[in-house]
Amino acid sequence: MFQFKWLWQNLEGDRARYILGLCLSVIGCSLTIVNPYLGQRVVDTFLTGDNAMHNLTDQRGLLIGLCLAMVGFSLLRTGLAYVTAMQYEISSQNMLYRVRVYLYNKIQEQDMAYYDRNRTGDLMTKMTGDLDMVRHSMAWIIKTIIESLTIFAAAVVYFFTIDAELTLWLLVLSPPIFVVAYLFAKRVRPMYIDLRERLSQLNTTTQENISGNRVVKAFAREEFEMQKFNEKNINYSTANKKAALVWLDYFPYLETFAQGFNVILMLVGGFLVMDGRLTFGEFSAFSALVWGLSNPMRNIGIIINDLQRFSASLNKIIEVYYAHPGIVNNHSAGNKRRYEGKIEFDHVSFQYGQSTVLDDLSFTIQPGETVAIMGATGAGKTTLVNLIPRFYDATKGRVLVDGMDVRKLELDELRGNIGVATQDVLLFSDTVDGNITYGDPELSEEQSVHYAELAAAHDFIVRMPEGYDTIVGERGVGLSGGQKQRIALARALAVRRPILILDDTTSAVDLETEEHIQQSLRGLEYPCTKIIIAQRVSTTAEADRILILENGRLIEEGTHAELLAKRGYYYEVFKLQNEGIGRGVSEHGTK
Ligand SMILES: Nc1ncnc2c1ncn2[C@@H]1O[C@H](COP(=O)(O)OP(=O)(O)OP(=O)(O)O)[C@@H](O)[C@H]1O
Repeated sequence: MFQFKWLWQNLEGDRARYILGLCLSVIGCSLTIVNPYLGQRVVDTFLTGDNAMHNLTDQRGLLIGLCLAMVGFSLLRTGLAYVTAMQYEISSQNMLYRVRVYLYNKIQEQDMAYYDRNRTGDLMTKMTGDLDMVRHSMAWIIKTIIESLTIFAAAVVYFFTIDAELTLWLLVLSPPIFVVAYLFAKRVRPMYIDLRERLSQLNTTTQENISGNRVVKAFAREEFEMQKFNEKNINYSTANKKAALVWLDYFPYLETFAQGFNVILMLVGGFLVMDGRLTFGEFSAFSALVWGLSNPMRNIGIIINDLQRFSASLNKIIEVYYAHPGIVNNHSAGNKRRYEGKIEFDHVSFQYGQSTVLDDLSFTIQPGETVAIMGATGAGKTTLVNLIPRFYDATKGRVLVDGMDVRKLELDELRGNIGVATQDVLLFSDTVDGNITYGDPELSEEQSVHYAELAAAHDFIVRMPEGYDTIVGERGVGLSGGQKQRIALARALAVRRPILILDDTTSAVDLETEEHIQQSLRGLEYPCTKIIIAQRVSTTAEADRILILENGRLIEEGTHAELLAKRGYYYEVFKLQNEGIGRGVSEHGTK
C-alpha cells in the first residue's frame, strides 16, 4: 500500500492526466460489451427466430445501422485506446524524469559513509533499470490490471442482465483461479527479490571491470575477470529462468480453468438454449464476450510476474529516495564568509565502524601556516584531513575552523573555503581547461594558465595536441600519474581558498618538478593555510611544522630540524630517504 502512496505522491503534476488515462481505460473497456450486445440483436432479429426473414426485408435500415454501429464502436475503442495509452506514457515518463532528477540529487547529497556502503553498480541499477521498471509498471501493469478488472466486471454485469444462472456457473471457476494465482505469487516473490540482487551484482562486476580495465590488463587477468563475469551472468540467467519457469508450473492449471469457461458455456449455455431459456442471440453474446472472463485470468501470471519485479525495484528506489545523509548540506544561498584559515583538532577520535583510526588528536594550525603530515601507510592521514571539510564527522572531540566547531558551520560555506587535491586523482572527461576551472567556471583563460604554471602543468599541457582544449579521457585516461596530479593541483589552487589540503599530491612527480611546485606554494598570491600529506622528506622539509601520525596517534610534532634532533620516526625516514635517493636534504631543510 505504501508503494502506491509513494507512486501517487510522485505523480504530482501529472495526476490529472494519469486519472484521465484510468478513466479512459474504464470507459474504453466498458464499451467492449457494446459489440456483443449489437451482435446479439442482429442474431436475434435477423438470423434466428420466426420473424428473421421478414425482418431482413422489413427492417433493413436497422440491420445496416447495427452493422455500422459495430464498426463505429470498434473504431471508437481503437481511438480511445490510442488516447489512453498516450496519457499513461506521458504521465509515467514525466514521473520517471522527476524521480530520476530527485534521486540523482539525493545521491549527490549523501555523505562519504553512504558511498562506502553502496556499490556503484547497485546505484547505477537503481538509477536505470529499477526506475524503468517502475515506469513500465505505471504505464503498463496498472493499466492492464484496471482494464482486466473493468472488462471482467462489465462482462459479469452484462451476463447477469442476460442470464444469472449461466453467469453463476461461469463464475464458479473464479475462486480456484485466484487460489492458483495466490500460490504462484507467494512462490515467485522471493525469486524476484533475489533476481534483482543478482542483477545488481552483475552490474557491479561489469562496472568494476570497465573502470579497472587497466589493472586487469596489467595483471593479465582477463581470463579471471571473464570467469567472474560469467559466474555472475550465469547466476542472473539461472535465477531469471528459474523465476520464469515457475510460471510454467501454474500455467497449465490457469489455462485449463480459462478453457473451462468455454466448456461451461457450451454445456450449460447449450442446455439453456435447447430449453428455450436463452436465445441464440444471447448465447452468441456470451460466446463473443466470454474472453472477458478468461483473458484477465490468463493475464494474472504476467501481471503477478511484473508486479513482483515492480515491487522489488520500487523498494530499491525507495531506499535511495528516503536515505538521509548523516552530514546534511542545506545549500543556503546567502553570502559566504571567507575564513581566516585557523584549524584546531580538540581531542579528536574517529572510527570506521568499530575500528579506531584516529585516537585523541589535539593540535592547532594557525592561519597561513604550512603543516606537513607524515606517517606510515594506513596511519590515518587521509582520514584526518577528511574531517576538516566534514567528509566524515569526528566520533569524539571537535574539529574547529576559525574557532567554530565544523558541525556548526554552514557546510557549503565550510567547503567553499577549502581547496582539496585528493590522493585518488579524478579528472572528468572534459578539456584540460574545463578540469582546471571545475571549481570556478568563471576563471579566465589567463588565470587557468597561471594556476597550471604554478602546478608545473603548463609545459606538458601546451605540448598536448590541442593544448588546454585537449579532452582528457574518463578519470584522466591518456595522462601520466604525475600529469594527472598536477592538473588536480592546478584545480585545487585555482579556487583560491584560504585552506588548501594536498593529499600526496606530488608523490608521482619528479623531484625537480616538486621543487617548482613547492616554490609556487610558498609564493601563492592569496593567504592560505596549507596541509600537505607527504611521504617524502623533500616535501615536508620546508613546512612550518610537521605532524607524525602512527596508528592514528600523534607521535611527533615540530619543524624539520626539531624532529631530526629528536632522532625518532622522522629522523629514521630522513636517513632512509637520503641514503636511498642519494640527494641530500640537510638537517636545516635546504637542499
Ligand atoms: N572508508 C573506509 N572504511 C573503513 N575503513 C577505512 C576507510 N578508509 C580508510 N579506512 C581505514 O582507515 C585506516 C586509515 O586510512 P587512511 O586512508 O586515513 O590512511 P593514510 O594514512 O592516509 O594511508 P595512506 O598513506 O596509505 O594513504 C586504514 O586502516 C584504512 O584501512
